[in-house]
Parts: sequence; C-alpha cells; structure tokens
Amino acid sequence: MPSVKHSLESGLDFIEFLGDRISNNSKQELKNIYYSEFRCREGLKDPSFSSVLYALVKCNKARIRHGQIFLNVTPQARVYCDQWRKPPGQKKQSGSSDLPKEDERPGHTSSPQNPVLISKRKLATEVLHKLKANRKKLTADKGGVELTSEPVSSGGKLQFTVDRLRELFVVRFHILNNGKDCIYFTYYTALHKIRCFTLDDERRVTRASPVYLCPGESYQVVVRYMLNHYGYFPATMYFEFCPDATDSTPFCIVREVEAIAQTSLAAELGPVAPYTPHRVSTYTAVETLVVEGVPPDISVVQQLKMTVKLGDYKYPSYLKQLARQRLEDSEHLSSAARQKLQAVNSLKMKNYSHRFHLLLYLEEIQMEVDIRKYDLHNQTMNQVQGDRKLLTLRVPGVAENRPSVLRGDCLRVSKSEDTVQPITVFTGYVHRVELDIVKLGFSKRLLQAFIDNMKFDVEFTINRFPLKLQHRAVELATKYQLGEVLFPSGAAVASIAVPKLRIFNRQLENNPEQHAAVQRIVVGSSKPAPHLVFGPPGTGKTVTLVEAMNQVNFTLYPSTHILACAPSNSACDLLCERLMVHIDPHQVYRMYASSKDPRSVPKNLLTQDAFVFPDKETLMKFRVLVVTMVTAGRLVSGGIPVGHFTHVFVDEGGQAVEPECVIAIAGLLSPETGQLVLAGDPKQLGPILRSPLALEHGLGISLLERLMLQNPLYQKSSDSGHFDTRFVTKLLRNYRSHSAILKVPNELFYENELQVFADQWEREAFCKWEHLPKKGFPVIFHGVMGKDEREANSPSFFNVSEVVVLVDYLTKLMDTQGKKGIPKLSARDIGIIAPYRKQVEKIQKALKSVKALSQWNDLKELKVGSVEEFQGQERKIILISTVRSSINYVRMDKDFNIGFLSNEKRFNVAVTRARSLLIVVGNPVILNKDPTWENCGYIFHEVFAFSSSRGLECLVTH
Ligand SMILES: Nc1ncnc2c1ncn2[C@@H]1O[C@H](COP(=O)(O)OP(=O)(O)OP(=O)(O)O)[C@@H](O)[C@H]1O
Repeated sequence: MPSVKHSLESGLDFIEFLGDRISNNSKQELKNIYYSEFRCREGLKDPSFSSVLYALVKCNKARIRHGQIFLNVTPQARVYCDQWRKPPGQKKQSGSSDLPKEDERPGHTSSPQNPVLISKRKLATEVLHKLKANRKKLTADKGGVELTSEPVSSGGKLQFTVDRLRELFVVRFHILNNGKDCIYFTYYTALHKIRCFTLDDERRVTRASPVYLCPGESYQVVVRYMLNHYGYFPATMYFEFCPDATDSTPFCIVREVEAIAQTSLAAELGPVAPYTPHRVSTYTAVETLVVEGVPPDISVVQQLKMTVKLGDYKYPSYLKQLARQRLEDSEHLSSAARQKLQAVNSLKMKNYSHRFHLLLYLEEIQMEVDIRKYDLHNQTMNQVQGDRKLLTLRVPGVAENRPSVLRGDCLRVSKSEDTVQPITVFTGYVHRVELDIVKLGFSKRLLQAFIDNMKFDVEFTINRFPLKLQHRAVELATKYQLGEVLFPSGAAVASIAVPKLRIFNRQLENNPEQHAAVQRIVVGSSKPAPHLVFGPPGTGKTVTLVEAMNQVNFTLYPSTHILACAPSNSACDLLCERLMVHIDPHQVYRMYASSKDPRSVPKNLLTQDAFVFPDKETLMKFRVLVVTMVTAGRLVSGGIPVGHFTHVFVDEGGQAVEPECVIAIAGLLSPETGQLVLAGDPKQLGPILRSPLALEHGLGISLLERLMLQNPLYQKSSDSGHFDTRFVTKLLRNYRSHSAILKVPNELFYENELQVFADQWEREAFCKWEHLPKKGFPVIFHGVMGKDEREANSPSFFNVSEVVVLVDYLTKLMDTQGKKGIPKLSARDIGIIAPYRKQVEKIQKALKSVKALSQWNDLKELKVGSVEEFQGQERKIILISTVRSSINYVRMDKDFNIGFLSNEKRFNVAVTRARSLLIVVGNPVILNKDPTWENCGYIFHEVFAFSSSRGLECLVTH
C-alpha cells in the first residue's frame, strides 16, 4: 500500500501532466489517461489511480461530486505541462552540455520515488546554480536561436506588474531559428512550482515529439498568468534545443520571469531608491591629529559622585595576535596561546577574573574588527536646522544596531580629500539617533570650515564602558569573595521555617510553586546561594519576582533595600510598572543611563524631563532601585556600600553574559547575608556575542544557565527526581496563552511539560473569530509569496507584501471587534513583531497611512518592534512578519544573528507573546527550509488533519 504522501505527490504530478486536460471531469477518462499515458512512463512506479485519487481528495486537491472529479487547481492552476518523457530509444549524449547528464534524466533513474519530480528538482538546482555562476551565458541566445518575449525582457529578466487579481495576463515567448541550420525545439518547462500560470504551445512539444524549426521559422510558447494573491511570483523558464534530434548535445536558453501583484499600499511602501550596498574598504594605519568634538549636554543630572575607580582594562597585544591567528587560521594557534585558553576552560573562583578578562578581551577584539565593516566613505553631512552646532549624518542600519550607535558615543570623521599625514580626525559625539540619522557635535574648528557637500570618511568606534564595568565586576567578585554566591556549595545554608504570608497578588494563591518560591525568597532559604526561578514563557517568573520583592519590602521592613535588574530597559520598565502597583511609587526609583533617549521612556515612569542620578544618600533612601545591569555599575562607582542592598533580583537572567550579571552583584551584595534571586529561561533569547573564540570558551552562557547546568544544587536529585525547592523553583503553569499558541513551543522546547492555566475567557476570546481557518484554534499561518527587499544604502530588509497582509488583518480585527462575541479591542492589545528594523519602519508607516486604522485613537500604543523588544512582554494579539523570502539571505541572517530563521530562541520568544490570537505571516517555502519552522508545520498539520509532507505549505491560508 503506497503512503498517502507518495500518492499525493504522484497525484500532483498527474495534475501537472494533464495540462489543458485538467478540465476533464470524467473519472473514467482521467483513469484511462492515468494508466495509458502517465503511469506507464518508463521506469515509473506510481500508485494505482484509486490511491492517487484518495490522496488528492484527502488533501483538498480534488473533489468528487456525482461520480465526476473536480481537480482543485483552478483558479490557482499549476498546470504547465510536464514533458519529462524521454523519446524511446534515445541514445546517450556525448560532449559537454548545460543540461543534466543523461543518466540523471527520467527514465534512467532507478529511484522508487517519482523520477519526474526528482529530475526536475535536479534540473532546477543545476540551472539555478549555473544562473548564479554565469548568468550571461545561460540567458544568451545561442545556436542560431533567438528568444524574444512580450513583454520584452531585459538582461534575461522579464518583469511585469498586475494591478488587479484574477485577471488574465499573457506572456508570449517567440522562438526564432535565425541560424543557417535546422534545429529541434525539444523541451521547455518552468523550474518553480508556483501555481499561478499555465504553459501552452500549439504542438505540445516534448522530447518525444520535438518541433523541427527550419532557418527563418518560429514557434510560440504562451504563459497565462492568473494571480489570485498579492505578492511576488518568480519563475525560471527553461527552453531546450538540439541541433539534431538524436545525436547531438542539447543546449538551453533561460529566462527569469517575475510577476508582481501589488496593492497601492505596497507600491507606496516600496523601495525609495535601488539598493546600493555599502563597500567595505581595507584599513591602513595612518598618522592622525585628533580634534575633540562636543559631547551632548548630559540629560542625566549627575549628583552621584564617582568614588570607586573604573580601570581602563585595555587588552594585551599578544591577545590581538591570538585572535587574528584564530580568525585567519584556527589550525595554527600557537601552543602557548592554546594553553592560555585551555587554562581557563573550567571556571573556578580561583581563575574567575582571569578567565573573564580573557574572554571579554577576545570579545572586544572581535567588536573592533566588526565595527570597521561599517566605515563610510565620501559621505556628506548637513547642518541641523535650528541648531547649527550639530551636523547630521545618515548611517544606514543604525536603527537595528548595525552599527550600534548610542547617544554619547563617539564617531571619527576626516575630510575625504585629506591625504597628507598627519590626517586631521574630528571626533563627533552623538547627540541623538533618529531612525538612520545621527546628530553629531563637533569642534568649532570643523563647524567653521564646514561647507555644504563637503565629503567625509567616517569611522565608528565601540563603546567600551559596558566592557570596562564587566572587567571591574569580575575583579570585585574575587575581591569581595563571592565564592558562595557564584559557586554555591550549599554548606552554609540554614534550615529555616517558611513564614505565612499575606499575598499581595492574589493570583499567586492558586499556584503552590509560585507561592512557595516567594516564601523561600523572603526567608532566604538558599542564602548565600542564589535562588533560581526558571520556567517557560508566561509561567509567571516576573510576577513571582515582583511578589517576592513586595513581600521582602513589606515583611522585612525597614531593614531591606532591593536592587531590581534586567539586561534591557524594556524588561526593567516592566518590572518597575508591576512593582509600583503595590509599592509606594515614591519608594521605587527607576534610574536610566544617559544614553537612553527620554522620549522612549513610558510616560508613567518618566517623572521629570531629564534623568537624575541622585546623590548617594538620596539613592540609599529608596526601598527599591530599578536599573539595567550595566547601569548598576554606576551604583558601584558611586560608592553605594556592600551590603546596602539586602536583595538583588535579576529578571531575564538568561539574556546576559555572566560578567554583565555580576556588575549588579559584585561590590553591592554582601557575600554572607545578601540574597540573590535570578529568574529566566535558558530557552529564550540569550546573550549576543561576536567572538567565536569567546563563544567557544563559554562566554555565551549566562550565570543562570551555568548554575542550572553545572551546579548540583540546581539540578534534579537523582533519588527523588525533584529539584531542591530551597534553591530552585521550576514554574510550568502557563498563564498567558491558549493551548494552540503553546502547542509548538511546548513540543519543540519544553518536552510537553507546559500546562495551560490561562484564564479561559481571555484565552478563548478569539476562538470563534470568523477569519480563523479552524474555529477553536486561534493560530493563523498566512503564506505570502513576498519579496525581501532593501532600499537605498540601508542593509536592513523589508517585505511590503507581508505589510499589506498585516494591515489587512488589523482592519479585519477592527471591523469585527465588539461583534459576535469578539471582545472590543484597543491598539494596545496588539503587538507586531518583525525581525528587521526596516520592516518595523514600513509597518509603522503603513499604520499611519491606512485610513481605516485611524479609528483606533490610541494607534500609537500598538507596539511594533523586534523580538528583543518583546522579550518578557505579552499582548492579546500578536502578529509576526517573518520577512525572509529568498534563501540566499538565510546565511547572512545566521552570520549577523538577525532574522527568525536559524535562531530557535528568537522563534520561541516571538511565538509565545500572544494571549489569545497569533497570526504569522511569512513565506512557507523559505520557512520550511528551517527545521524549527518545518516542525511547526508538521505539528499544525495534526491539528488541521492534513496529511502531507509539505511542512507549512498546507497551512497557507491566503
Ligand atoms: N498565578 C497566576 N495566576 C494567574 N495569572 C498569572 C499567574 N502568574 C502569572 N500570571 C499571568 O501570566 C502572565 C505571564 O506572567 P509573567 O510575565 O510573569 O511570565 P514570565 O514567566 O515572566 O514570562 P516570560 O518568560 O515571557 O518573560 C501575566 O499576564 C501574569 O499576570
């Protein structure tokens, strides 16, 4: 019995084979064609007609009504004729050819799979490969054959746009034998399976019955497009010719066809200018004379005096050598260098600072190498209207940290025409970053000499401040003997009875794990060892942390001071907002770094125009300070004494490298009496690192993850199979999402341990939404054949077809809210996640320009951002745009650690933010090439009762 999958593939090939005869509904006639023409092709082992029909019906590719068969390919017919039929007795060809070898062609394969598909796939791979390598050769007219088309092609590419769907668009290829000899037109096909066109020619050319063209004779192939969906539909048309029907080497001519169907919104959002990539130039050392620029006014009012020194921590030169060797040839690391690295491989308190200094140096060296890639040449700057002391510079990519430029950072510019050494280098300080524009403060000397259109070369520099803080932190960890905090043995742990608590957040009363965790933290049951709270997304880690802080503040008052930290500002803001529900806001202080733009701070957290670092005494009066880990370093510099903070709470602890986390501990927390609490999920976004060497030697592992992986106190007991709850709390009840939303992450990352506890009314709020493909399953995967594009000289990607679909869903949500049992919505209930900054920008632009959406008067509250910006956040409805539509860029995503593909952790965070409805918009063909997304397709298949091997394809719900 053949598998349904095998039968379906044969069925789809049969449909393709039928060509124009697809409209034939007679079961008997189709059966005859199947057996007499299709199934008996040489070497084929297709299943029986009834098995094929069964598979087609089961997978919605055919319907049977009153004994008649309706093949489900219209109007999206994929009915170009397949002509992989070898002429009987054809001899093996000799000589080189553009074509696949003869024994790889159908009829010569012994594979039990369908050879039509295999050979066509092979042909497609080969032709596409050759197109990349030598496009000119493949697309050139040759052998006397002239291939023209209507519409006319240019450089082998034929592009056309249709404005309206479901309207016929005809492309004609004219084949003219312009040579002196006769020629056989033996074969043609489209090398992509996009079901939006049919191929037709009068005499049904096949290798079995080629068309003979005498000199001067011509022939026509017609491609009929019927686009049912907006998007971008590329195809590669392959035409094959032979000077002699039996005994000569065939050759081919290829044309690329791009059909585009777009709305006016898509046209409006399209590229503003063709993409011109930034060219990387080689760097040569030159003698320079540096002229200092003007830093921005400190918007932070600095009342906190710096009393603890921060060293410079420059890396030793031998390390640069080592890193360079490694970068160029990892085989030839000197043995001394190798030993140095090996010596620090196993982390102990004894080598703690030494090891992290080394790894941080390696990271810095790599950062220096990477930042050079962004150097700009021959750039013009402009004077800022209204503030002529500043110059603006366009920095493509800055919005997605390529390069990372923050307020207060420094850039080095020199006049492009300056060639005489020493070259004058002007340092410019970043006053403001606005999308891809930076505003820079330079010295008077440059401003006075500045004239419009002056050309400059620009070098970016790295911000060493966070690195320096990390170096100091690992040193302080040794100085203050944090051994029992960083490598706890559990020896000093006293057994204390847990107190009865009056819980502030009543939700926790129903969750014994959360409740117990709070009790343990309040009583300090793990002290001096850290207490870990870990669990999958939405299991209430942050809520537990916040309740524990409330309880510590309330129960142990007045002897406690809390430092609440997270790696990112958005996670800190969330902590702060939740803390202020139960703690008097005057007792909580949210301290921001000077690099933070006050305009990006949530209104309820910004109490004054500028940020203030109050003096030490004032700071020490607050019950709770909320800061990022890096800003916690300022508290150390400001001389807040060790032991002032009785508790340090770290949320999203899995996102920071260990030395970053230690900034908030070393020099602040008492090693004997302090309580450290770390919350996080190692399966969500981790630290981002550049140096492969540092990664290889473990810098990518967070403190939370290291303790969980390497310290027995934080592992399940082999006897009981349970965690020791004095040290670790594992949360498994998910309070955020509908089970359908959790299905994929639960299976892929959490061994199906995650339990659904979200409020039933909330989680099922969209289960009856009329636009769901399956009622009761509030997940939509919407397949879009879009195009990932870039514009001007920005390296960031966007995909307008996906923006159009997102906007369409938003409009549907707006139209249906408050009707038929669907709750009323405000824009703040919705979040849109996109992997690239340009796509975020295009979505924001679309939100502003679509009139229908302006009904939401809080439209500004609709958050559009990257996954990083959504970590720890949730919304009722999440829409995700995956953008990627060409396989060629997937490698780039991996190298730059961007995008959704090849990054499980980013995928996990993105799909676990929604409470009641998740809509993913993406290209199924590309996503299926990634194992995580492909699995996603398989898992959904069960739900949708599809039976196919085609991953996400079956979920395409145009
Ligand atoms: N015991 C509980 N009962 C009901 N709802 C809860 C409970 N604990 C947490 N929640 C709710 O679950 C949602 C997720 O909580 P929280 O943000 O604390 O999860 P998290 O584990 O920190 O998530 P992430 O890993 O995504 O950062 C919130 O809406 C919160 O109010």
